[in-house]
Amino acid sequence: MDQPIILLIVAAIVFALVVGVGISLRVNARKKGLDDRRGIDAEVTGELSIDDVAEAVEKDKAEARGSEVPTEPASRLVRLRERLAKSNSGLGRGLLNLLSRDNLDESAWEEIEDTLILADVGVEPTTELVDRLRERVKVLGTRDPEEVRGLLREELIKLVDPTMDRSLADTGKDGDPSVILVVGVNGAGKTTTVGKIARVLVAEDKSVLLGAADTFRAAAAEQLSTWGERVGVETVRKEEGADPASVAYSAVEKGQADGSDVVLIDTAGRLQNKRGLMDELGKVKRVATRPLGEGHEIDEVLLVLDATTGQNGMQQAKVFAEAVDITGIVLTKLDGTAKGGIVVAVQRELGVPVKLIGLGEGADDLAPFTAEGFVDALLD
Ligand SMILES: Nc1nc2c(ncn2[C@@H]2O[C@H](COP(=O)(O)OP(=O)(O)OP(=O)(O)O)[C@@H](O)[C@H]2O)c(=O)[nH]1
Repeated sequence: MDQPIILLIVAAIVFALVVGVGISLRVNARKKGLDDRRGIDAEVTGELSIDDVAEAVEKDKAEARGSEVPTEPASRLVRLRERLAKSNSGLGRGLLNLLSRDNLDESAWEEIEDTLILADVGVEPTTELVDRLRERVKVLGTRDPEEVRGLLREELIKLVDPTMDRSLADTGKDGDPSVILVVGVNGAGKTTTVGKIARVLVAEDKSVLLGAADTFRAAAAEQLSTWGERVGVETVRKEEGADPASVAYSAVEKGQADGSDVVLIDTAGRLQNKRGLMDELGKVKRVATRPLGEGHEIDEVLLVLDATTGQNGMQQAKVFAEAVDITGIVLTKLDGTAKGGIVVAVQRELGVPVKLIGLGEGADDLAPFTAEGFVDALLD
């Protein structure tokens, strides 16, 4: 072979080797780079579960809305139940002690009656409960503490009525928003309750709009807007003194246009006279659902009642019930009273269920009401 040809072949082999080694070095370097980056990413992110990602997305969503993230419902309920047990355990424990006495004579039964009346259970339900307890204790004969507790629990649950439908009308019909009107005297906790309900609904991924139909005081609309901002929902409001019905109308109109799930309307609760209250609430109720067309009535009218006001509160409740058809009761400030018996009295008086209870001033201090949960907290 000619020398130049041999040289050419050698040069080609050397070139091929150099290119091959070069490519392999680059590929390795890239692979190493990627591995290093992956290592750093893994260090930064740690092990991310689906839940972590969901939580992060929720936080981002809430931050984008400029609002706070509600606490998890399960932990909230435990905390609220503890608070209810704390303020009302005297009632349950008092009854248990009395019923466990060796000698359950007439004076003991009278004491049981007094305990129930003092806790605002009301005369008629008290008499019913005591009659039933007397009957069952007689049948039972000997009484060990567990039996007494079980018996009292059963009878109290019956009294509170576990069969009532306590669900909130938070789903509208035919794609329209559900319209919830919130009524009650000033100071009962209406605005706070509207804010708390909005927070619960937002946490359930529902879209909510607030209507500030308490136009009597500018501060009321301001307070409602502040609650709205906290949970990232809009508030429809008008100037002080505007017609409350027109605010309700505008809120529902906007709710429908926006495709909101729920429109929550806060109202004024001045009890200047019954006629005035009836006229005002009646008009708000009639006009609010007009944007939704014929046949769409208000989905829910919630009466907010301060549990600490006792018989006075019951009188107010009756006036509101006459002014507008109430569909559910929110009993607020149960954390500040040992008179939890008002739950029974108000349900009896108005014939509508307690649906929610307020157990503090905090944003998450609102709990769905259940007969079993309530009675268990009393007996804790
Ligand atoms: N302890 C306690 N306080 C509550 C509860 N609910 C509301 N409050 C307080 O009660 C006070 C009155 O509440 P509001 O929501 O302003 O009452 P309102 O009925 O809207 O009254 P107006 O704004 O005057 O129309 C506030 O200080 C609330 O923080 C509750 O469940 N427990």
